[in-house]
Amino acid sequence: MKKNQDMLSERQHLLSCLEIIQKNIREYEEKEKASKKEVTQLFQAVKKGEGDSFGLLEAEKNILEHIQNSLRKNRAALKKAYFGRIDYEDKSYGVTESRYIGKNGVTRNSNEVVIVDWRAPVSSVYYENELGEGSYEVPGSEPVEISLFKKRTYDLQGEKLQGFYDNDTAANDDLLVKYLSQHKEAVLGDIIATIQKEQNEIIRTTPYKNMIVQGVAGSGKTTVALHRISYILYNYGEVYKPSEFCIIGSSDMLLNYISSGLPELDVNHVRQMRMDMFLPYLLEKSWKKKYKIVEGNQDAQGKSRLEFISALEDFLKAWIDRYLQLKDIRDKDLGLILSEDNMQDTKMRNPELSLFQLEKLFHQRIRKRIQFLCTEREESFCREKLQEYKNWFCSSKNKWTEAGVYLSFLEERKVLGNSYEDTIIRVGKGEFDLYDAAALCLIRKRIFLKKETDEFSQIILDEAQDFGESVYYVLKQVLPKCYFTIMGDVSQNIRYETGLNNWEILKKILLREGKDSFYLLAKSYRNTIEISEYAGRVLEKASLGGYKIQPVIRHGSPVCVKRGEKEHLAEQLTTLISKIQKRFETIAVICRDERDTEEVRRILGIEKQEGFCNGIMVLPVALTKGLEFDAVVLWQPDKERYGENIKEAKLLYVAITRALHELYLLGEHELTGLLNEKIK
Ligand SMILES: Nc1ncnc2c1ncn2[C@@H]1O[C@H](COP(=O)(O)OP(=O)(O)OP(=O)(O)O)[C@@H](O)[C@H]1O
Repeated sequence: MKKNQDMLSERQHLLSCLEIIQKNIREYEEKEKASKKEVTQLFQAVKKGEGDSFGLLEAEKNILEHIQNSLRKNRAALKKAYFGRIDYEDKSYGVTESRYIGKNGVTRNSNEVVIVDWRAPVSSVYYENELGEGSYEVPGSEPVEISLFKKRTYDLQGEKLQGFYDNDTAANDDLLVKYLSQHKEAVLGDIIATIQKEQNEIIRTTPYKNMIVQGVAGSGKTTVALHRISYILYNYGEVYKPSEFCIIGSSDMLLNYISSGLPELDVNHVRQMRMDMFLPYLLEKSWKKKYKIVEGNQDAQGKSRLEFISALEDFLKAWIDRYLQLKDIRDKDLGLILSEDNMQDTKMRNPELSLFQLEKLFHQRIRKRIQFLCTEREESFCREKLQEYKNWFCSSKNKWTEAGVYLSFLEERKVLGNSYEDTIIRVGKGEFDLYDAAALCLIRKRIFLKKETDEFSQIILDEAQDFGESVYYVLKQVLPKCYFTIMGDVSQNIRYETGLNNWEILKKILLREGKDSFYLLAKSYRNTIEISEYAGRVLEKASLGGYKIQPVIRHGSPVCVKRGEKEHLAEQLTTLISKIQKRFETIAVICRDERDTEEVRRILGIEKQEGFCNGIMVLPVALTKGLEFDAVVLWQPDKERYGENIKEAKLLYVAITRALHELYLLGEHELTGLLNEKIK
């Protein structure tokens, strides 16, 4: 009876909200029309060169953008107005509030909040608080104490209210499972209605800290990272511009997939770069046009380690000392100009300054001291003295380059017994791998840098296990004012020799004690229980039992293993794919390497794909990292292709965990031993 009454009043509430939204849409459409007209007129005025029309045009364009944004939000809200509600008493004011929470905030008459945006501080109550006493954080102010007495989750389909659940868990499991059973379109799903408590904590943590998130495959790392950007831009819009954010990944495929999810979350204009583009970008003009990024060679393993970059640091320290040669600067007429102690002290207190910056600073001091010591002297005498000491430090007059310094370092290492012969040859030809580029960045920072870049403030790194320690060390040094959000899974490190197989060193490099955080995400939202359990067989071997997956309870079909004779395999694959195609939107055939990938593309008559798309994709396993598909066919998962070692186990783990609903294994030989069932 109570439920029926509630349902009735909820339906009425929804109707009244929809009326407000429709009214807003009508009003914004009118405003848009008027603003567009104004823009056109101002544009004509600018063309004629009338008065200050350019300034007015720019201002009107901003207004138009604002109107269009509001229009877009209201139109989206019409499709799904809200997903949750919280009723609570605000302890500070002793008032009772009832708030509906949606993906898009809606207001009446531009100021009365009707639906609260999911990113607003109060919305965190919905994700975090249980019924009873609690509080929520407000950026830059004291937490607000509350007493929560209702938390409701809605199932809205378009403009229809299908039902609601009162709950004291973060998000209703029924709703979560329902959400998870939907088919995947070629866009990262937004999870706003079902964000889990542990994910919410990461999304809403202050932007003024570094964090590392270890999350099993499908635990929402990428999704959480995107929601965090959206949250920060909403709440700290005065501090950060979108262009100060840079998302870094290892492949265009991954970045392309990520960027598809951004506009949905109201995030535009954030930067994205592959790591092998980002490092050259940081080098600015020091990265010469003739330089090329190349794949790592046999030296990459050594170069990816912290010891390598520490040795480079030592080398650069010695280099700086050799060229500075600090000693008392004494003039026969003026006496002591600058003491060695004074300069040593300055150097020690400013470890972030490059050699060139230090020399510039010392020159400024020399100049000031000479002017002071010459107060009583002729002006021409002072000028002569200034001229005499103008080039006391002269490193910047040398024709050094970052690559030249790097070669000197490598030669020295060779002398010390480590041979980097191949790297020396390649660097000589202007060819650098990721780790060489990182080394150049550090050399530039320590020796050549004139001005620190402040282009970026927040760096978000996805699939962080792909890169070695030395890259992180360098990023931290060359971007000292940036905060880092690092998302990864060491069980998915498919660059076994160079990437990260545990987080310990990275924690030391990036996390400041007491300020920064390491988070674990263990629940997997992607795969069905059947697929998760199958992946679990391999995970044991991929992470030596490190991080276990907890699947969300969602059953699907059993994993299907098919074997066939070589000559029938192609036919079997096409039949299988056409069957799956009838039920799913995104399907991947995942192969061990490029050669197999080519073969399968030929069988299915598919061209090479550059970006993530709906339909069938044929990809080598290395390129599927971070992506997901409704159904996956694993091509030839035999022991010849996936040998029984940790490296191959990681690859296979990545491949299996790409499937949301169905997984097929198709090949001519016996399955690799990595897929053997666990001995209980
Ligand atoms: N709270 C949630 N509610 C509903 N779906 C979720 C939730 N969290 C994650 N998902 C879904 O789980 C899937 C996996 O998310 P995502 O790709 O972000 O995981 P990941 O940890 O980056 O995975 P991988 O390491 O394999 O790349 C996505 O379809 C995402 O929408």
